Amino acid sequence: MNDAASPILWASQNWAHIAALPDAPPMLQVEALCRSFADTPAVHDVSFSVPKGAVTCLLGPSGCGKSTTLRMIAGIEQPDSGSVRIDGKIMSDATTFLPPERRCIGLVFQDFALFPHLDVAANIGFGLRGKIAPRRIDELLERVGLSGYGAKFPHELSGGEQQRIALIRALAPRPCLMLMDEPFSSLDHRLRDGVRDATLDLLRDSGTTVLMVTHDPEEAMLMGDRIAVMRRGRLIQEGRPHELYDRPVDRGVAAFFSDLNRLEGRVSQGSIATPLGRFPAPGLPDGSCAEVVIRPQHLTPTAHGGALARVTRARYLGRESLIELHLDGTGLALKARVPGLLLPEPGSSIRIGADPEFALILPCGD
Ligand SMILES: Nc1ncnc2c1ncn2[C@@H]1O[C@H](COP(=O)(O)OP(=O)(O)OP(=O)(O)O)[C@@H](O)[C@H]1O
Repeated sequence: MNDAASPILWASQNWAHIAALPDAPPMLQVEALCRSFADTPAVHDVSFSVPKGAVTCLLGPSGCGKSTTLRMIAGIEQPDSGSVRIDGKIMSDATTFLPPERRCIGLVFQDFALFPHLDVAANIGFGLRGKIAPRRIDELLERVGLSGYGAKFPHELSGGEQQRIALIRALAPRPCLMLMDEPFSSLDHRLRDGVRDATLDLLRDSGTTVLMVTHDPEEAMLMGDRIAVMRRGRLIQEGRPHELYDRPVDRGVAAFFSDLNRLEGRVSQGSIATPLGRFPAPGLPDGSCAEVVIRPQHLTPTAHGGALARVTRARYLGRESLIELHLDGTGLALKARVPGLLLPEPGSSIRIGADPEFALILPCGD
């Protein structure tokens, strides 16, 4: 889980330029949380914390246990074991289980769950924790650009407007912790970016601590100060977005954020010889098998050095082009993302290289 335990080794990257964020005390602490359904573990030994005022994204593929974890934190699902603390107070452990309305939380779900028979003001006023003053409702409606919407009913609102109402309903009682489960996934993707930005602004302005479930790595990178990656019921890695992207604990986490090119070789005198040149392999024993992992955006056409490759496919994607290549004499297939102005003809040959600074080095079979 921590950097020291990471089997992925640095080639030569230097992170001194990335300023450390201040470490706030935790608003949420989850310890060894477990939950099985019919003897099948859905969440196993999950521990992490969310600093006060930060947005943490719980990221992972479908069925990995994200929602079950969120529901246990919310008090909607009872854990088999483990503990949940919010603002230092025990919400759930072996002897305590507080209901959602006693946890100082706000909840936003994928379907927004507005009451269809209540108008907007009544929806917002119907908080988890008691009555909300009309002045606060007006203030929040104004904050999200929906002044005067109080008397409308949910069916009169667009998806984006419903999302904003669901958000301010959850924010209205000033929760200690906002729990959001895929809050943007039912929105049209053109609408999503704008709503996401507005939501983030509102959460940041109000200093709210957030735990948000998503299966979308890009969304997690956009929204999260921190990301916790889950796989098959377990927490695999937790950290700042750049730590997960550039120092993944395993190939699975690396692959979650983008396609990967993989080149295998043997370590000799601290480096690995590959068709694209030598890559430093600090810490790996001589003679061992190692893998050089390079993201498509880190393969670059070059005039000298690198290797000769035949273009098998080239697709223009606007700002960039996706090029598929076969490395001459190796049978190796690679993918490169290059600036959109560059669109080589299929069948043509180009030289391709990679800066060792952007390569991840793993022991084979990891
Ligand atoms: N109430 C339940 N009864 C039985 N099995 C359940 C229940 N809730 C969740 N599961 C199972 O637990 C596992 C984890 O489900 P969970 O909904 O937490 O995953 P998820 O990562 O949130 O997935 P998704 O992104 O698809 O919502 C899945 O295999 C799911 O089928």
